[in-house]
Amino acid sequence: MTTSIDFDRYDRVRPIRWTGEALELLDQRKLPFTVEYVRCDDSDAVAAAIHALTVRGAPAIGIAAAWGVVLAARAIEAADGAEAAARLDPAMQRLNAARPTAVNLAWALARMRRVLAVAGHDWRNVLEREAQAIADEDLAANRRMGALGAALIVPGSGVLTHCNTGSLATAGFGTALGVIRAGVAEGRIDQVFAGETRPWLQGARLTVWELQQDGIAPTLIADAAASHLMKTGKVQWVVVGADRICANGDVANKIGTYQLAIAARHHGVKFMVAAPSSTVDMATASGDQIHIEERDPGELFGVGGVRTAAQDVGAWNPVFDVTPHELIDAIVTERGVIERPDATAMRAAFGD
Ligand SMILES: CSC[C@H]1O[C@H](OP(=O)(O)O)[C@H](O)[C@@H]1O
Repeated sequence: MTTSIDFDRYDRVRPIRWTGEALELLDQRKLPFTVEYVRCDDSDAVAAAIHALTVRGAPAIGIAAAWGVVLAARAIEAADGAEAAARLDPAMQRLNAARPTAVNLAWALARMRRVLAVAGHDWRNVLEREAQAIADEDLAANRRMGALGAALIVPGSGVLTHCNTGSLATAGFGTALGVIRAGVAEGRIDQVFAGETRPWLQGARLTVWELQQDGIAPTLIADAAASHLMKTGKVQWVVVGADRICANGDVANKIGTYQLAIAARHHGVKFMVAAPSSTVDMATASGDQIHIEERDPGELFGVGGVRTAAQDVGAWNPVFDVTPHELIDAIVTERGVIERPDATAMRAAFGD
């Protein structure tokens, strides 16, 4: 069944462009109707772009932060990497504070600190090479995950996905959307359903747009329709991404993922999480310990600048939730597939 996937066909969308002098970010707040890049000339502009969701998606914000460190390095002088690390720390702290839930942000910054610690006088070049390596490795990981995840999907399947986990959220190809792209390319997936993913509409605005670039015609559903869809039997897998995978296999992901997992288990639909190993956080024992980002309640009051909620209403806007590992059938990373994830399986795959 394996066919060669035309990966380049899927990588036309590049949310992050390093020009050699600045970082250009595809403004995801304006998609799909406006394709516009924002130029960041310093690390604080990158931190602001991450917080504002100009760039978003767990792997993508890690990659953007790594380039943010490269930009911060332009503003300092240092004899070696250790001195540079000390001078860069305030900027790296501000990058790290941009968003709390996706571990990829802290993971990328920690990786930049590690190479600085042993870098000599050419520490600037070391930083730039490391930022590029983080992006290149993410793209390779996504392509590998795509093949591994697709292989789990029986031909003729319907798949439901949530939020956006494609090229817009990564260095390219995507995580869950990479599994879906590979599954469609291999003739395993007959129909793709995309949840709109309120309140920010990553599904309706970004995933639908991305799949249309590939010539894949998704079916958009309201988030509220997901359980009813699963009851019809048209979906065999729910395939989602992740922002942080804990040591026991609990997964933080876009708000709404948890209820998809509950409905999937009730209806006998399989539940797959696809994420690179940079999303695995073995230092966090379980999902109860994850900081769930809460964003401006105003994100719930309207869409595209048009108010839809009645005036003077309060709102609560957590933008992630935690799916317990017991509700997950498979976690797919570039290192392999963990079926029925738990602490033992995670330790075997990732060590302590
Ligand atoms: C491969 S992206 C992972 C993850 O990031 C998204 O969150 P956001 O759009 O708020 O950055 C969503 O949770 C995706 O599943």
